[in-house]
Amino acid sequence: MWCSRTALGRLRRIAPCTVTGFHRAMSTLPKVYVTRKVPPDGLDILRESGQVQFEMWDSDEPVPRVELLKKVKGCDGILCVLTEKIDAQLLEAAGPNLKVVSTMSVGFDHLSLDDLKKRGIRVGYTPDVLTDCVAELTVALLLATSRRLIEATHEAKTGGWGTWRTSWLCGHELANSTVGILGLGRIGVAIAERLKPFKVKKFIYTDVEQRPELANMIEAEYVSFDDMAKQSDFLAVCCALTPETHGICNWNLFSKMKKNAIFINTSRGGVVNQEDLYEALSTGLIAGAGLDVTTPEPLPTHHPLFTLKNCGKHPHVPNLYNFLLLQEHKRMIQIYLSIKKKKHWTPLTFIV
Ligand SMILES: O=C(O)C(=O)CO
Repeated sequence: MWCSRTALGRLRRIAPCTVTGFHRAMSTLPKVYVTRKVPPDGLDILRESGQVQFEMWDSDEPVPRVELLKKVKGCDGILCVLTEKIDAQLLEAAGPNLKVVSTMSVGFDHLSLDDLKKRGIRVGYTPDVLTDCVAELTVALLLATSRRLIEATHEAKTGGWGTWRTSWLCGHELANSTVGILGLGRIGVAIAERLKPFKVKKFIYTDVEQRPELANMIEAEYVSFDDMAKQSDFLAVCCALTPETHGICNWNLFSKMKKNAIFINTSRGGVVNQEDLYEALSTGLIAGAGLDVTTPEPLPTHHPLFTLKNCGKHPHVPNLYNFLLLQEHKRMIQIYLSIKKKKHWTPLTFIV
């Protein structure tokens, strides 16, 4: 059901509400389809704005594609999350009213930017909302993997803990290590800032181009892709998933890495060739991997990666906490602003 509490209130003041009158007034308001249950505060802003009517897929599970294609028909705005593919088919289904798409995510590989651009649809996203959370999670995965915490807990629980042994489950040390960052942005910097107190010797990074401003913040050296592979004791993948980065972490990378190297991916599963990673981990080409993201998600429980002791898997935890709410509220406000005053684009985080 499409709702706007304020519109209903206003209408009641003007004329004791008839269902038809209400519907007529409602039908003039821009429609926003919200593809997933969002925090109640965010919805209140939509409700109380009186400037849009919205409908929400009120579930923690993704809206089925067929339903989504029906629901977006005639919408002015779509607020989506990363499970919804916003592609040519969906834009066609939405029709010519659609003016703005806003995704509650930092990654935007689920949006077909070319198709959105072609249709002049503005796109908002929520960068920055999870920089600290992802950095913390990356450090947690890195330590859990390098210090073999999951394995060690399993051994302790299942009787593997015999006597004290000199190098049993020792893992790998961050002190004096070289940490490589693949794709230096806000998150890469935040990871390095957190790792520095662990006495890392050197930060290196590679990217499509040098990023001196960010690199200076963490005294990171720009190196080629191959040099990053060869030098890193720990490698954190922080790049966006694009056609250029798709499958970039493959045999070519793993075969150049050190035997003691730890590979951590908290960006997108698509940047990794998982067959190659499995091979690299199972043959001892690299020491371990910690993955928050995989292809597909969820990773089927029978996937070979789950059989490996040296591969920590984490179920792409959203990492979107309080700060997200603030950002997301702004995003929703942007939706009405952009729909109402066609020329006024709040320059916060529009992608196209
Ligand atoms: O916002 C994103 O892109 C995420 O991956 C959240 O987990």
